[in-house]
Amino acid sequence: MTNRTLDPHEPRRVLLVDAAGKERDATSHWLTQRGDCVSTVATTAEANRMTAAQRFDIVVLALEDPAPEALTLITQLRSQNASLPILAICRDASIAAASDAIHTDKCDFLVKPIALDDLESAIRKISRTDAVPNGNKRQTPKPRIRRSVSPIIGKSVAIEVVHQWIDRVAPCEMPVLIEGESGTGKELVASEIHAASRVADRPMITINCAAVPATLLESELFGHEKGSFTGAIATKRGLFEMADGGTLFVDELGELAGDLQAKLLRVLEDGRIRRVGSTCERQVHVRLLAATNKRLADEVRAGRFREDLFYRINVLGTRLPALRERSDDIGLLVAHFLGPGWTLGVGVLPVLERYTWPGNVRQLSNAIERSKVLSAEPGIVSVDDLPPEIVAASGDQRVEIGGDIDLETINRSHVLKVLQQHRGNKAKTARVLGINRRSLYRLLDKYGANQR
Ligand SMILES: Nc1ncnc2c1ncn2[C@@H]1O[C@H](COP(=O)(O)OP(=O)(O)OP(=O)(O)O)[C@@H](O)[C@H]1O
Repeated sequence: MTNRTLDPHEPRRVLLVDAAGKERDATSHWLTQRGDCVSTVATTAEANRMTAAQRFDIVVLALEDPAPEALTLITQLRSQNASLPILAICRDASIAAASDAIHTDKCDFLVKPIALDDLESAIRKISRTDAVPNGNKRQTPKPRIRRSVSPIIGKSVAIEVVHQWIDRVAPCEMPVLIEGESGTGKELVASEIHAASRVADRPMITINCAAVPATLLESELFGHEKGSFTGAIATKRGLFEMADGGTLFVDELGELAGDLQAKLLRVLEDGRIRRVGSTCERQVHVRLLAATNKRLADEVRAGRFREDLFYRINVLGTRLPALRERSDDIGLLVAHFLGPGWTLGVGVLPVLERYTWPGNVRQLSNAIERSKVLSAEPGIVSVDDLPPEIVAASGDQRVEIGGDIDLETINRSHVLKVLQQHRGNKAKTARVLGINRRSLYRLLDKYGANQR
């Protein structure tokens, strides 16, 4: 395969060939932080397969000593594509010397230990092209055209950061971890990543680890052979096989038992799975997206989640903000959930903005849905229509206890205007204003506008 013309807005696609370990994770993490899209393989054989199947902008190859296969790989890559930049990192300077024969301006060697600055300048040097002077420098990725999934509503800084992160991680092949409280939109974000990924034309298959009994989870994920356990009346493909070539979204990853964590790590390392009851292994190529409402780092500390799996899966991780951390988005979200022809009565938005939303966007969506059903005035949701716990918790004080009415937000002209709009109908006016009828009478008395 030939390498593509580099678009300075596109993340650079890097194939990192390195045995699994902390060094590989660190290099991969560093490249990803720079905005590169990194695919990682452990062996030269896998690297061969990957480069035959996909286009890369550069191969970073960590050579072990002695490294005849690695040198063979360089020669092979060279013969497939003479202009593909290759950076080889080796432990022994003699290997670099021995490789002079294949040394070109598109191939360079670094000898360990290496500083990240050296890595940076070596990558720049060999990946310099006419299309992208001075290397494919990181720039803000251009907005991607997305397939139509439900939109992620919000304009807060926190949501803007999430959008930018999605643009960065979507084109990569690495696993992605999405953390966040329940209802913050983790599944929505996973769908968005898939829709903006290179495998968007393939299905995204979802499994919720908390919803499948632990005894069945292995068979769900990896499949089983007929007769491998009681009830296995036929051979079944697992979700990894079904998602081959596409995306698997593993929700509630924090619920995965220890033995399955080990098996998941194995798939992430080399893409190999084994059906329950089978002796043969199968190779799959699956983009893994995972979500959890736990803090996985805490789970690691508590000994409930494997540290190696956590580091493997969390290279591109993020945590979605809770709704209370972005209450400036509540107005937009409410308008979205209300839909056309509906509006909020006076004083409702501040009540919603003051609430802490432990169930996040899902709770808000349900609250609006309920309020629309219960609304006495078609097209208007007033405070009385909101779930009482939300009104109570937000400290709303509309009741007619002397002096407690929120006169700040209900000013004279507005009250009279609403009354006029409803042709003097006080029941409707009170509902729209989000106050009870006695409070409205008292206001009208005060304004000298009461004509009972
Ligand atoms: N920013 C958003 N814009 C629009 N809708 C949203 C947003 N965030 C969440 N939602 C909606 O809220 C509901 C819950 O979202 P989602 O299922 O993605 O949350 P989650 O974090 O995966 O929840 P859980 O941890 O309980 O599985 C969905 O109906 C989703 O469409």
